[in-house]
Amino acid sequence: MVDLPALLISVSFLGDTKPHHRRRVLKQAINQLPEATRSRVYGLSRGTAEHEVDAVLGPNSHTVMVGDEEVHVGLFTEVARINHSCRPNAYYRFSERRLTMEVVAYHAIEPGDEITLSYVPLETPSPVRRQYLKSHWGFDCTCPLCTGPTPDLDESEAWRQKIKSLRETIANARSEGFYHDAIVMTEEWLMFGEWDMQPPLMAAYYDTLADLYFLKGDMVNATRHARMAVDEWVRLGSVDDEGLEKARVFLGRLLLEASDGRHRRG
Ligand SMILES: C[S@@+](CC[C@H](N)C(=O)[O-])C[C@H]1O[C@@H](n2cnc3c(N)ncnc32)[C@H](O)[C@@H]1O
Repeated sequence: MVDLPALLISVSFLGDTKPHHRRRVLKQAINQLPEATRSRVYGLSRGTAEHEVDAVLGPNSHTVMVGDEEVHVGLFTEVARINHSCRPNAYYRFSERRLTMEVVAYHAIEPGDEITLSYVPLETPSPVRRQYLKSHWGFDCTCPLCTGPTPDLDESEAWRQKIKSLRETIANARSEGFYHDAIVMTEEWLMFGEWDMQPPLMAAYYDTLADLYFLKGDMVNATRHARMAVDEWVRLGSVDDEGLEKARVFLGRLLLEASDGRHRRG
């Protein structure tokens, strides 16, 4: 699913402008939208905020980067209809080149199943998650995981911790030169991911393995995984995906090194 922004507002405008002026400008911007978009925007009004603009933007907007680390607040009226779940079946990403918000499924979603996103990074522990959802989004989470049996939540928390520490250990092993151990743990990371929620993005998984095999000096496996990473990023399909760009550059470098090696030997 791809959604266009109804509004894209620079955070410096929001921070530097007096509240009454900010609300007036934003209301003007909303009122100038085409009628169908305008009514979708006003239809998003939630909560008890005194001012209509705040009731629309507060619980519905997303932070996105435009330009060099320029923080913006975007209002995407379709994405704004998607609820949070602590065990989501999709994630979102912003395409700066197209100025669109894309919702991508982690795995096949059955007809009739609700599409859900996580409004917080997946590894965030439960108390921090709840606190963030309350303070930033103004709600107490009632997703199936939070309202389901306690052992399920406990198991999920253990999973999050395990993945977090596994990632940290992989990074440490890499920086200390234990590439083989890092490769074994990366494979474990994939197994854990599949066990609980959704696998880590396969593209990121292949990227990690390509990098580790390269550092280990195993060019065959490095190139094989770098190719798989590029294919996966392409399959995930974003024109300005940083991951795709990086994976292509890395594969190019590996191919160049392989061909230099052949020339030197020949
Ligand atoms: C971006 S909107 C999501 C769509 C909204 N439910 C709708 O019908 O348009 C965010 C609001 O949805 C509600 N919401 C989303 N996820 C929730 C969850 N897991 N538990 C409770 N409320 C949730 C909260 O009221 C929150 O402020």
